[in-house]
Amino acid sequence: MLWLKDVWVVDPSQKLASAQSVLVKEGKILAISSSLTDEEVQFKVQGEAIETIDGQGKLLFPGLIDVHTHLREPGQEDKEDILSGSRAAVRGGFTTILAMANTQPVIDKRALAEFVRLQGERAGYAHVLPIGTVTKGMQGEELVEMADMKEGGVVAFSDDGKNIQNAEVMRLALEYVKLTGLPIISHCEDNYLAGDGLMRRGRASGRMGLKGIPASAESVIVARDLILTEETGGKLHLAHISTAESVELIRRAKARGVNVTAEVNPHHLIFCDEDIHLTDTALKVNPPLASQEDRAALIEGLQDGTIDMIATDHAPHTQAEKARPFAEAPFGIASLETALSAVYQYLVLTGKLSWERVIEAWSYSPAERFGLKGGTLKPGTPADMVLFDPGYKEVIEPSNLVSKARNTPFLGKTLQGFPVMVWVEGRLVQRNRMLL
Ligand SMILES: NC(=O)N[C@@H](CC(=O)O)C(=O)O
Ligand SMILES: [Zn+2]
Repeated sequence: MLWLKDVWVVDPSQKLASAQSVLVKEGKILAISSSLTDEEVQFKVQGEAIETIDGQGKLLFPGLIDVHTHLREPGQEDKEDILSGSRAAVRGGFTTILAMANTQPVIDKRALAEFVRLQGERAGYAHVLPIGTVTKGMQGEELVEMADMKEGGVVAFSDDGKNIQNAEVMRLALEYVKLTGLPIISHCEDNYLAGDGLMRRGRASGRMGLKGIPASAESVIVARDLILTEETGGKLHLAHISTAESVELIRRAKARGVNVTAEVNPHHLIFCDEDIHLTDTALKVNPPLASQEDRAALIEGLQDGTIDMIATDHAPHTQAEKARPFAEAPFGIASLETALSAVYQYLVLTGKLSWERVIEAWSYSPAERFGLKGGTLKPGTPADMVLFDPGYKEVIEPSNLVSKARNTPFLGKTLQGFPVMVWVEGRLVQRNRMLL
């Protein structure tokens, strides 16, 4: 039995943002109340031993659910694997992560999905839920056996990392996915418009002389997928939305009742193309960082609910790969361990986003959309929870990262505000920043 006393609970699923006492028993939330007395607790536990934690000055919220993480297993374990990635997750405040399917081989069969799920269970940190590809071999041509893969545990389908260029294949995918009730996650990028661009086309790319990717490379596919979703009645989730134009398209589609949700990555909320330097590949990411105006539109879209979720797009790469010249280094930012702190520091502390909205967009909304457990601290639900210390400071350096990857723009910097205790189904997996 665990008793968290006088902690500031942020739980948008219950419209809570206030001081509470929380009782946890046998892996589940037993009670949550602003007025639990010692006598009442004694009565509830009936002689059982109680571990009491003083939560004063800290926040408690449902464990975050990240719908976009690249764990690289099977096949590229030098970048990350399911154990290292799920350890990084609980250090960063995530109790559930969805593993992207662009591994080697790609997750296009039931047995491969089962492998990812079992490796996650074996690791025993965050819940690891597999995403299956939409097409066989992620070749964008032939659909996978969706119903069979759902049996194997996939919670969504995505060819993320690549866009499905053939609109008829995308239309069929949205049609067939209805039989499973699961969403298709779209990586919106027109290959011809994107070409071999390296960053967003605009003032900054012009100044640096780097080949640009126009904003339209994203938005023409956003528009296409919204039209196909409306036509088929399928279920669509848009990954890493990065431009003002995409936000406006989604806003209009939602007003018409299209079954769509969208996510934004912390790096698109915090950085913009002006922050990129040729000598540092840490901010080379796909979709590329956009303009300041785009960033403002993304924050506004997240605030008003046009964008439903925050997701990391944790994309680990080796140091050797990221040490290559800007033009040759792979796209991607590793962010599981820094994302929440960065969002807290750059967006919550500066008044751009409220804690309530951040937690809703990173726990409750993903749980609702993907039909997952968690995202709430309602009595009776699994105790996936995070105790967050807003004053805790940490230098981001290799010696304290548990991810295998170092490709973060925060390396060498100090961030403030970190999870100091994390529970998965009532089991403490991280205490004082150390994994258990
Ligand atoms: N975001 C990235 O820059 N890279 C991702 C792919 C993706 O999410 O599209 C990766 O797998 O490395
Ligand atoms: Zn992608």
